[in-house]
Amino acid sequence: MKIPFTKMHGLGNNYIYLDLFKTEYEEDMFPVIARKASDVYTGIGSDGLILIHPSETGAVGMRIFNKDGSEGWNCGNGLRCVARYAYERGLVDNVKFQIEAKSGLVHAEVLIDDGVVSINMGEPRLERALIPMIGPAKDHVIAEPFSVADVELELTAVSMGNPHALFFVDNIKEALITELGPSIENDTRFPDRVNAGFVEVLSPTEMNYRVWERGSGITEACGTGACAAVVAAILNGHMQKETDIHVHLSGGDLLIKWDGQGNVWMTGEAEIIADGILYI
Ligand SMILES: N[C@H](CCC[C@H](N)C(=O)O)C(=O)O
Repeated sequence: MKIPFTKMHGLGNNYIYLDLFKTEYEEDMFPVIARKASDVYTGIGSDGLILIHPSETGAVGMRIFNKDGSEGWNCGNGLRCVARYAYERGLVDNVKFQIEAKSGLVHAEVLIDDGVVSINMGEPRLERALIPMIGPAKDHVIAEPFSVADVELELTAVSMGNPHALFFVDNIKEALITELGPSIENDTRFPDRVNAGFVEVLSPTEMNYRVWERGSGITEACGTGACAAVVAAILNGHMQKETDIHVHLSGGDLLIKWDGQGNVWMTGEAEIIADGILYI
C-alpha cells in the first residue's frame, strides 16, 4: 500500500499527516499506520499520525493518533501545523478559519509571514467528570495531594479536550519525567489515561514545562499541555491572567494567554518538513 504523507512539526513535536481531502482509507487502518509511521527504525519516525479531513461543518477536520495507535482528542502543535498546511495547500482561502478536532471546533489564524500560527483553543474543562478523573463529578482538582510511585505530589487537572495532570516542581529533572511519567499516564484515577506535565515557575509570566504524553511518551513539545499548564498556574496563583505567558518547552517557546475564565490562546511556529510516500 502506498500512502502519500506530509511530515510537519510544531517545536519538534512531529507527526505524519495524511490529507484525506485527496485520499480515503479504511478506519481500522489509522492505528496501524500510526504505529508503523512512528517507528524510527522500520517506519518514518514521528510522535504519531494526524489526519486532515473534510468536515460536515465546512471546517477543516483534524484527528490525532498517538505513537501507540491510541486516538487523542486534541493536539495543539497539530492544530498549528494543520492550519499552516490548510492555508498553504489551498484547503482554505482565508488566513482565519475553523478547525474541527474531536474535542470540538477551534479558531485558527495563520500569521503567514514567518510560519507562526495563533489558535483559539477554546475554554479549559476543569470538572473531574470532564477531565475525566474519578471522584465527585463537579469538583475541580487544584493542588490536590496525589501520591504515585511512592512520591508525594500536588495535582492540578485540566482538560483542553484531552486530559492533562499538572505538577509544579522546583526543578524539572529528566529522571522525574521518565520515572513518574508512565505511572501517572496509566494511573487508574484517570479512566482514559492522562498526559503528565511538569511545570517550573520562573516568574509571573514565564515557565519551563516538560511532558510525558499519553500514548507517545516524552515529546519535545505539547501544545494542549502548555495551555493546560498556564491554566493550572493561573488557578494556583503563580501566573498572571490576560498576559502572554512564555512557556519554554524542550523544542522551543509557545505564547499562551488565558483571561481566567474564557478561551485560551496559543501562538507558535508550525513547520512543514517533507512530503513523501510511506509503503505499508
Ligand atoms: N498525547 C495527547 C495527544 C497529543 C497532544 C500534544 N502533542 C499536543 O501538541 O497537544 C493525548 O493523547 O491526549
